[in-house]
Amino acid sequence: MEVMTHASTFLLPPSPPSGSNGHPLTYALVVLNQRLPRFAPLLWSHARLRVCADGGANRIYDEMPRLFPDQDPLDVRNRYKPDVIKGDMDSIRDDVKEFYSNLEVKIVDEADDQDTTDLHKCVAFICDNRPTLDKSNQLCILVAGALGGRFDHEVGNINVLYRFSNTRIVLLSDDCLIYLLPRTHSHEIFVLKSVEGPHCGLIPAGAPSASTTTTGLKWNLDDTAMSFGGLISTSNIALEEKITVLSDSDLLWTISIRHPNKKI
Ligand SMILES: Nc1ncnc2c1ncn2[C@@H]1O[C@H](COP(=O)(O)OP(=O)(O)OP(=O)(O)O)[C@@H](O)[C@H]1O
Ligand SMILES: Cc1ncc(C[n+]2csc(CCO)c2C)c(N)n1
Repeated sequence: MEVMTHASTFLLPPSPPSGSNGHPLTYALVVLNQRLPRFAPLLWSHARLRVCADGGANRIYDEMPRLFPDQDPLDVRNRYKPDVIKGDMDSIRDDVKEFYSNLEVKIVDEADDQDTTDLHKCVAFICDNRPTLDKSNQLCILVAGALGGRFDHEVGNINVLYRFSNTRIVLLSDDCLIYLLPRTHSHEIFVLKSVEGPHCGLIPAGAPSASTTTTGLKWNLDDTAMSFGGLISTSNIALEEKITVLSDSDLLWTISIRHPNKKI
């Protein structure tokens, strides 16, 4: 079985290409209609394509200038200009729409589709435009503001991980990140201790697992069954720099993101 490796390098400042990086990723960013995480500018700087999901455009317009209080808000808005705004357009404000259309941002109204979420629409758009991104690199979609807030939205955001299970997608909030570990691969997760951990979890959200085996955790699983209503792994601790996971079921991996001023 092929090994899939994972590392949250998007939480570190961008570094010049070293040549030794085995499988570099090309990042795209989706900004949702939730308070921007404090590291939104960092995610933005990693991304080659920046897409706002409907009211996510209000967040960039309103909140990016607040993250740079010493700078002219107009300069900040011109600098953090999305490539695309997409959704059913029931949340973007008129003034925000006008501001970005004057900057010639592509605005795609899909109000006709009331069966998929704005995040789904944005991820589908990015996947359709994958060929125009770097062809030699694998695509990884970062989603800012995906957790916390309304529970139906949170679950809808998690469902997008399953709907697009062949694409790397990372859901982020200020406090944690989540991605899917497809059962088609064994997984090696490299924990970047300066920015993430130690709290972590492995969740059999889509279907129970009859057998999951891990290494590197405080409470490892050894050919263990997991299911909702039975055992799921929450409040686990990442002990090693490398965590390995092998499962007969798709699992969600989640790990805490460190706050600069907090003890853990
Ligand atoms: N409270 C929230 N919690 C988590 N995610 C949210 C929340 N509010 C919005 N989102 C995310 O931001 C996207 C855009 O939300 P927006 O408020 O612009 O439109 P919406 O009409 O509420 O969402 P949708 O059209 O997808 O049902 C949503 O698709 C969802 O992914
Ligand atoms: C069973 C079912 N439940 C809810 C919706 C409504 N819905 C789902 S996604 C979405 C957002 C569109 O931007 C809306 C309104 C539906 N269509 N089907």
